[in-house]
Amino acid sequence: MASPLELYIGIMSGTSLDGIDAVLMATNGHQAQLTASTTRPFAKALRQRLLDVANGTPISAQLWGELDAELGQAYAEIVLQLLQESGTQANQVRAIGCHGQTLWHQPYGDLPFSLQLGDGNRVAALTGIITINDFRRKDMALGGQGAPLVPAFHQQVLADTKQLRIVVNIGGIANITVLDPQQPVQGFDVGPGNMLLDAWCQQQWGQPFDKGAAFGLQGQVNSDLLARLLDEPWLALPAPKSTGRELFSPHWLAAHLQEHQAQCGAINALDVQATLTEFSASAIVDQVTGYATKPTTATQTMPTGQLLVCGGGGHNPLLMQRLTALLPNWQVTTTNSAGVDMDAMEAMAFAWLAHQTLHGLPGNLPAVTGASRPAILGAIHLP
Ligand SMILES: Nc1ncnc2c1ncn2[C@@H]1O[C@H](COP(=O)(O)OP(=O)(O)OP(=O)(O)O)[C@@H](O)[C@H]1O
Ligand SMILES: CC(=O)N[C@H]1[C@@H]2OC[C@@H](O2)[C@@H](O)[C@@H]1O[C@H](C)C(=O)O
Repeated sequence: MASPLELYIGIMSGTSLDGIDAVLMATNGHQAQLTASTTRPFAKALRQRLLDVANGTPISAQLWGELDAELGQAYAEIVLQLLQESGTQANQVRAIGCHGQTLWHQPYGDLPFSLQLGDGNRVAALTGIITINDFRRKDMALGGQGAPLVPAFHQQVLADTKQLRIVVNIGGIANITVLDPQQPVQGFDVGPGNMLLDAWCQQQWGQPFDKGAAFGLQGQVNSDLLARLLDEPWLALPAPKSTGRELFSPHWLAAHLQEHQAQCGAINALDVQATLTEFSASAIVDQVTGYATKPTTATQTMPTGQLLVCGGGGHNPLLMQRLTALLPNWQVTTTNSAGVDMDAMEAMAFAWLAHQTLHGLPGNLPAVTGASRPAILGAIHLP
């Protein structure tokens, strides 16, 4: 008999730094029913501080502590908002799984670490609900990348017994989960999702992102610049692999633009936006095509598999158009069509991870992260 469903809250604020998503979800570890969700943008000043730090501006211990407290406060406030909007009492919720805000992710080198801020003590104390955070560092202590963590949840809610499904989350960074009925689950980061698109849009037009691809759709892809971007060595590394703003930063983009301009002349801003969109799509497609047999005849119409998109990039029409065009034998759609809300997916994954931890179950997949064993993840804060 299936275990009863329990209520959990999941909180995600991702590498796009657009704000906080929170969900209320009923789960027994195998089923996941979304009950309510809410979202809040970061206050402008807080977003700018986070962006500066994540882009490498040195930070004092004082500012560090203040950011930790301010984020903890913001996470607690969104929980209270979610409880109120959904008419739920705190004592009905078993636990909160709170990702925190990634400020630095360094999975390679002698001292790998991943830093997420947002004081869990504060969240637990202000909401009265057990709060679990710091999900990545146990996996890293075991030699893993600490990311991506969502593949285990994708497996629970989206695996199909018959067909190959690849889930692609297009947030600031894009990551994929390969759900092949014949193979163990695979997953890894594939490159920048929206991060460079957002940075360029902000820099050129003062807009935080290219809404509806309004700018990208007016540009032409520049093949020289695209080839330079795709030449990034990290893209060719084998899994396990993960990345972040530390690599795909505005500095990284500026360096590539400079090289391009020195050799090929100036490029207009709309063409850069279109090229960055093509870059994000191509980095995803390069990985996806590796997992499927190519069609044997030109007339073959059966989809090779389903590409299920979630995360904010699924709302970018140019990105979706390019994924569809570059994967002609695939059924390209969003996770909504498979019954999981594309905007709630990551927060749902952290609600699920909280369930795993509270039940003493592992949250990581060693085949994905490279950790030496499955592990119970996270730090538990009692109210
Ligand atoms: N209507 C839209 N048109 C174009 N792009 C959009 C639209 N809506 C959202 N986006 C893109 O999605 C981004 C937000 O995505 P998401 O919320 O999945 O990011 P995230 O939570 O930071 O994810 P991750 O943790 O996976 O990096 C925005 O910054 C923007 O680039
Ligand atoms: C360090 C960090 O915050 N990584 C995020 C980021 O955003 C997408 C991709 O890079 C993924 O590796 C991860 O998030 C999701 C939730 C994950 O761990 O699966």
